[in-house]
Amino acid sequence: MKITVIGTGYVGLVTGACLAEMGNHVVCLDLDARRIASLNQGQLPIHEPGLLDVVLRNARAGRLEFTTDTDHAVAHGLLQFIAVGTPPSEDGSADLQHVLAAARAIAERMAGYKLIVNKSTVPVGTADRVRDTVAGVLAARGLAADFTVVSNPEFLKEGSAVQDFMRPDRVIVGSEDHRATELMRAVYAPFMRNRDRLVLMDVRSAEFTKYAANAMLATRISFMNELALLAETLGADIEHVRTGIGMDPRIGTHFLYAGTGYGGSCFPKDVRALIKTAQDAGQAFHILPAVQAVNERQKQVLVDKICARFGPDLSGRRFALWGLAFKPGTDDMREAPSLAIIERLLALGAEVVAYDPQAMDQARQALGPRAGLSFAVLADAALTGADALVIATEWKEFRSPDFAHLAATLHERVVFDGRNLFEPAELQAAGLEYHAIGRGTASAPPFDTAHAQR
Ligand SMILES: NC(=O)C1=CN([C@@H]2O[C@H](COP(=O)(O)OP(=O)(O)OC[C@H]3O[C@@H](n4cnc5c(N)ncnc54)[C@H](O)[C@@H]3O)[C@@H](O)[C@H]2O)C=CC1
Ligand SMILES: O=C(O)[C@H]1O[C@H](OP(=O)(O)OP(=O)(O)OC[C@H]2O[C@@H](n3ccc(=O)[nH]c3=O)[C@H](O)[C@@H]2O)[C@H](O)[C@@H](O)[C@@H]1O
Repeated sequence: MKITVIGTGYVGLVTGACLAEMGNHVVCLDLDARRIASLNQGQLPIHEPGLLDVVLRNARAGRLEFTTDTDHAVAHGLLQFIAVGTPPSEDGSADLQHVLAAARAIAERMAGYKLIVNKSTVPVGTADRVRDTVAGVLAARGLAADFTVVSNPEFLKEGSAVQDFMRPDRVIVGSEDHRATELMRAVYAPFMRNRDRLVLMDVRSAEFTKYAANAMLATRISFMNELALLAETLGADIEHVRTGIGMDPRIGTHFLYAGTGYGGSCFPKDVRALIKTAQDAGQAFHILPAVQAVNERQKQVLVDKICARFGPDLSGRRFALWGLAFKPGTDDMREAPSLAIIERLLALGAEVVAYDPQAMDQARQALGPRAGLSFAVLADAALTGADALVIATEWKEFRSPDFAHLAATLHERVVFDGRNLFEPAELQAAGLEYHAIGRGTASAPPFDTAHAQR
């Protein structure tokens, strides 16, 4: 099938590459000329495991093309996927300017039938606005061209985006038109040969499903973070509690990890947008503001522990910080909890030497040049001269450090672990002081490492 994808960010690029992998002819359009130039030179603008191979293979096979030429892109695809950003506006609502601009770009050029597939995360009612926008432009052109707008929200996670797209839990299609539904079924059929996971529903429900999913996941995280705080006060260990509740299939094991709060480009903005949607609909949403408030507080928990240990004035103290990206497997720094941690440590007079396997360039851009902040080229190099180690992101390479070496290197022999990566007894045995999230005193001995592993 001939497919156009508008937007080559995390979602557009993965969508385009994976659709090409299934034999479709895909043209990816972006307005960012630098991004398209680097893609045409075989370089990815983002770090996403496995994506480069898929992009290169399909580009070489002539099934995947990158362009800034909107005429060409719109003429190419029977299906036009919109995968542009929907950042938060001042009032928290999703800013639809890029989505509507993409809709206009299609309408200004289309001649025959187009199926417009909205993949961006957008509030309920956006498909109607896209439809009105396209119809308005076509009317002004004096055309009565045929088109349909469907909703197809994306659920991929950064760091495992290719795998998530290739083997989706479910594909949500909001469509009220038979021809569009059949086209969507045909596009997704190769991704679900063993089990049909395409869930068809009306357009508004599909748009709402995306926000419901992200809000539910954010709620689980804040709930666990709040439990972690209480566990600590009570002398319980949230890691044992997590395992204990996660084995109940009604609860499940995923997204129960206490930490330094959720970040990224989506949970914070989508929670905000859903609160605004509810407000606009005249309904107070009681749970989500609490989810947000807990998350904001959680970003401070690790520095609170540092201040409890070293006092509120951290001048003269140096901290090694491992992990900058908002989660492992990505270079994305959008709303990363590490930003809040670094800002506060610097404000309290501390020196921070940070290391991340992928996100250091992005972090430099996000933070700008700052007195007291530097970056180390290796995790080990960040430790030199540090009083303590702070862990903000659970990259795999941080999971098995040489504890004896840490104890010999860190002046104060203290580890502040915002991701609960270790068994406290192991650090204690190496002579390290260990502060984690919600782990109280009931930490040793480890009960069942198979379940305690993430
Ligand atoms: N990042 C993620 O993991 C996920 C994001 N989403 C949603 O997908 C949407 C896209 O997100 P990302 O890929 O992260 O965005 P992004 O910000 O990484 O990329 C968006 C791209 O669209 C381009 N663009 C903007 N307007 C354009 C136009 N009119 N024509 C052509 N290109 C245009 C930009 O230059 C940029 O390269 C958002 O609504 C987001 O909420 C959904 C699931 C996962
Ligand atoms: O709409 C989106 O953009 C995407 O948002 C999230 O994906 P993503 O933001 O890439 O990453 P997650 O793995 O969900 O992590 C989000 C944040 O929650 C934190 N988190 C996650 C899980 C957990 O148990 N605890 C926890 O603190 C992570 O550290 C990270 O900061 C959703 O998981 C995707 O399904 C969705 O498509």
